Amino acid sequence: MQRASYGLAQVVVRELKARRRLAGAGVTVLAGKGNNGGDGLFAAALLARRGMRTTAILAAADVHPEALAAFTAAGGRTFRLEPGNAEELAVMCAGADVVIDALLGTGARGGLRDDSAELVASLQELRPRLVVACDLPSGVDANTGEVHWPVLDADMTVTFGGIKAGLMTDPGEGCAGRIELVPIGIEEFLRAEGPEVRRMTALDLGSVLPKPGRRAHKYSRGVLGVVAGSPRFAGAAVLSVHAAALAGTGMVRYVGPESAAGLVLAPTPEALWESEDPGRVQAWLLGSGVDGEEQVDRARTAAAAALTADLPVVADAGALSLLPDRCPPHWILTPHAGELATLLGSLPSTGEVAVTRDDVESRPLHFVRQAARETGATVLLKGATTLVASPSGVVFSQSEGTAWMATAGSGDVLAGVLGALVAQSAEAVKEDDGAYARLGLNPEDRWAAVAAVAASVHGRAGVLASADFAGGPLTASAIMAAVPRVIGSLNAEYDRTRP
Ligand SMILES: NC(=O)C1=CN([C@@H]2O[C@H](COP(=O)(O)OP(=O)(O)OC[C@H]3O[C@@H](n4cnc5c(N)ncnc54)[C@H](O)[C@@H]3O)[C@@H](O)[C@H]2O)[C@@H](O)CC1
Ligand SMILES: Nc1ncnc2c1ncn2[C@@H]1O[C@H](COP(=O)(O)OP(=O)(O)O)[C@@H](O)[C@H]1O
Ligand SMILES: [K+]
Repeated sequence: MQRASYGLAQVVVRELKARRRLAGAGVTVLAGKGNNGGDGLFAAALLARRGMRTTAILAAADVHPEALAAFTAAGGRTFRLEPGNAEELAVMCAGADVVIDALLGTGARGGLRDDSAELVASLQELRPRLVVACDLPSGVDANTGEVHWPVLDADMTVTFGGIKAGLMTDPGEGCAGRIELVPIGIEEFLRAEGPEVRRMTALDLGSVLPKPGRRAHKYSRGVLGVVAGSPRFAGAAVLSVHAAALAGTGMVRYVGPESAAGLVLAPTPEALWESEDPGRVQAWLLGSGVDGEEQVDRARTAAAAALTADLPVVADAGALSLLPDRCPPHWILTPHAGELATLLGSLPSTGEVAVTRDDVESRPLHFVRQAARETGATVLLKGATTLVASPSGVVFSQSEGTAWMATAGSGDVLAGVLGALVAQSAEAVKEDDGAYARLGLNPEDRWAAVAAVAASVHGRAGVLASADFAGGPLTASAIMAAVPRVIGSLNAEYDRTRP
């Protein structure tokens, strides 16, 4: 507890310093009855000793006794939260330079209740200058990321020992702000246990991203067959094919109507066009913008051919209704929340119970796992945080992107990037001593890592592209154009720092 509260106090000092509000700063801690409240009070005691004006709102009659004693001994003021005074206390808290949310921690069952709920709801409306959550925002489930409202959105969360799964999964991650990890000596133990939810780092990405060797030729680098677009959604084909070409695949073979092919080939003359059979490919991307009988038939034919030849498939949008009864793990589905709800509704096990988009958005970790388990496929669920689940339950979470990426066509770009990576990685994934094996994953879980790489590259491309416009808005085309730079810089960073 001492290491946790010392780490929390240090971060608060640093943040106040950065905002030039350190001298005589007002600090308010909201303290619940468990250890989380204890951490908050011990941290506030340290801040009081540094000369800050510290106030604690005690949300329970029996808060951590030693922490409370330390806090009052350091000169902190206390107020008790009681029926009827929540709003008044909220107004007082909102004037502080920083509010530390230490109401509930990892031991909480359910969310804030009664007066605490009222206090937090009022504070959420008043928006204090800076909110720092102790370990996790109170009301967020540490294991699932599910949220019991109301929650006080944090500007940053100082979390102890390890980044909880609930901080890497929406909606919890969306309440946590920037996450800062404070080591408390249990890290080795957590590593040995194996993480519940993983995140690929820049170095992980650099280690697995495909790089052509000197003897490479276009066929050895992976050929991607693409059935995308339709007369109605021609742009999806244009974007996914061009994104696949930019993400480094050896060749893209586009299969579709001549009208769409004309549009596809204009910005991507590198692609080849076939109206029906594209010849040999290493992987398929099916479904982005696929609509209408003719193009759906092409996607269905390609899906059947892929299944027979045991080739990897990225199944997006229109292909999500063309899945076999049981997919292999090298079929990667890329639904957004609405599409995942529809997909789950079509499965025999859930057929009777309607799953809505809201359900998926409230419990994405639960539903992405369920979809992977029941389809047998690897499932990538798109969103501000993108989750990827393997059928055995390994989950990756990537959230490198920016909200500017919530724009039409952004998902088609992701599909193209993923298709390109799958076509290039099909061999590397199988190797016993290759880069994917070194991530410590079983062969069937490695496709989830490939998908996580694509999500990360896509997110990073969005951030890089937006930076080109001083942090301004994005088009899908702008995200796509930044993909080679992201891959280039990840490779360069890996070469610079690898062991
Ligand atoms: N190894 C560890 O576990 C460490 C834990 N630490 C801190 O300890 C916290 C976990 O401590 P606790 O297990 O005491 O958990 P909490 O601080 O979440 O408190 C749980 C207590 O609150 C009550 N409670 C549960 N749900 C409630 C609800 N919805 N509304 C009101 N009261 C509720 C319970 O009866 C219990 O007494 C972490 O978040 C972290 O801050 C740190 O000190 C570092 C080490
Ligand atoms: N708020 C957000 N923050 C970051 N990325 C987002 C956000 N919303 C959506 N995205 C990303 O943008 C893409 C949207 O894909 P999708 O919903 O399929 O759109 P479209 O079909 O129009 O291309 C996904 O990769 C998703 O992860
Ligand atoms: K908390």
